Amino acid sequence: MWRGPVSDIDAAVAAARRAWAPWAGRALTERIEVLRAFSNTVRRDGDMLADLIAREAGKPLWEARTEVDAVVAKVDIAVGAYAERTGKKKLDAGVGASAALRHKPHGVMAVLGPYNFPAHLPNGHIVPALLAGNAVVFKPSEKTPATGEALIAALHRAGVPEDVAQCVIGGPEEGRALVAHPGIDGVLFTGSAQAGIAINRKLAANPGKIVALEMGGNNPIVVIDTPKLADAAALIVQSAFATAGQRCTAARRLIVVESVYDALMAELVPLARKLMVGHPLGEPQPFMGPVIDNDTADRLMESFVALLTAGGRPLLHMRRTMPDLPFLSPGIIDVSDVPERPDIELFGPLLQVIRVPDFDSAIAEANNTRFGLSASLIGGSPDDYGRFWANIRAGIINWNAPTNGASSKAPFGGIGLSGNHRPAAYYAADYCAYPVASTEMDQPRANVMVGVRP
Ligand SMILES: NC(=O)c1ccc[n+]([C@@H]2O[C@H](COP(=O)([O-])OP(=O)(O)OC[C@H]3O[C@@H](n4cnc5c(N)ncnc54)[C@H](O)[C@@H]3O)[C@@H](O)[C@H]2O)c1
Ligand SMILES: O=CCC[C@H](NC(=O)CCC(=O)O)C(=O)O
Repeated sequence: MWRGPVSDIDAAVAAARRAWAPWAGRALTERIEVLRAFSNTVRRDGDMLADLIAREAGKPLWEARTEVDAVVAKVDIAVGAYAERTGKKKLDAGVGASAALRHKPHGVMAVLGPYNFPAHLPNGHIVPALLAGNAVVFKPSEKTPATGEALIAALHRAGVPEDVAQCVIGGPEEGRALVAHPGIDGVLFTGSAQAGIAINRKLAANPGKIVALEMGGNNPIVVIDTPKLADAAALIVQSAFATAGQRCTAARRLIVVESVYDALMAELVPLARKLMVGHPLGEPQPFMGPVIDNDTADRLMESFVALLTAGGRPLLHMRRTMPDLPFLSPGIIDVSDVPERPDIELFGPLLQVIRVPDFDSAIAEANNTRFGLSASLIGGSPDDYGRFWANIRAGIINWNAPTNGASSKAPFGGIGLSGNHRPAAYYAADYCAYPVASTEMDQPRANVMVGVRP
């Protein structure tokens, strides 16, 4: 039975503390059955959830439907990952002994979610956490609370006990209170590097609490020689402008070798100009909706102007397409002559272009960031890709594919300011349970001891 938002964090954590052990004590098969029922519930009510995501997060309905599909698919993937990466294994312990590796849940996990995938990304923490036997207290983004509540309501309808999965509503202040609460055993966070660093700092004196940080990126897409420039342009547009650029894996920096620069821009700029920006529920469906709110749109416009002022050359002006509403058209700016390019994540439809003389400079420029989430190479030979892969510092490295659209069947995370080496998606199983090694005999049997007088 859904009882609405819990605004009292102390009460939510106390209820979760009482609830997690009985949940962990259930057979794994029972937890799997309940989570499969959740997946079926979301599939059945998918249109409603997609409509809610589209209205609340502003992504077009076609895209919100793909987010719902990812929520549905997560359960089977998590069940497979739990068995493969955690679960139970017998170990070789020699004659007459047996040894086992098993995993236990941590207890109560705080889950903090972002607004850009308000269902799929928190769900990517919540499902593996519940499967492993944890209780979760989930605080969705203050910008997408209704989607967060809907996700938890679907878990309850499927049979997850109310106190095992709870939703608390609030912003950073409530997030900080949850992180600092002595009753939680871990924090599973998806959001900005700034907030992730604050959480890490807060828990630095508590090494016993598990902290998984999935943060942003300043992701490069590098183009070297390719005869397929129209396809390259399409991959760049998808990387930079899908979800109005509000993806952690979005390409922020297009790094282009001199030899293909003019021909590539001749494909890319007209294609980006043709992208439809419009109401998420509008017909025909737009390529992209608004950014999340007016403040965000204002800040992105300010960043665009700041880059222009610093020496950037506009290839496609980013514009507010409707006064007082946060619709932005895609912007492309050549920042090759900007002396000190800021290494920050501009979380919107703004692509910075950097012209370089050759492939070595392209690799150096791609690595010229404190982040390390995703990177793509477009064009080149298998040997070029081998060099790219070997030299690029990022958790996702692709060839002739977008920087975004990562698979839930692979680990998902980055290095540097992008994460803390606890990747999510398939590897979420790892941070939702801890290993326990046991040597086990059916009765006490002393070992032969050296150095004991007869
Ligand atoms: N790596 C990934 O998997 C991934 C996925 C999606 C989004 N992101 C990143 O998320 C950001 C966009 O989302 P956002 O703006 O909602 O992020 P955000 O960091 O502003 O907020 C994320 C969540 O943390 C809470 N929060 C904020 N400050 C906090 C603090 N000091 N302590 C505790 N909780 C706090 C917020 O209320 C929200 O629930 C981008 O930087 C994007 O790259 C990363
Ligand atoms: O905004 C950040 C994530 C976007 C998305 N990544 C995933 O969906 C990872 C897979 C998972 O977590 O299951 C992307 O790369 O577009």
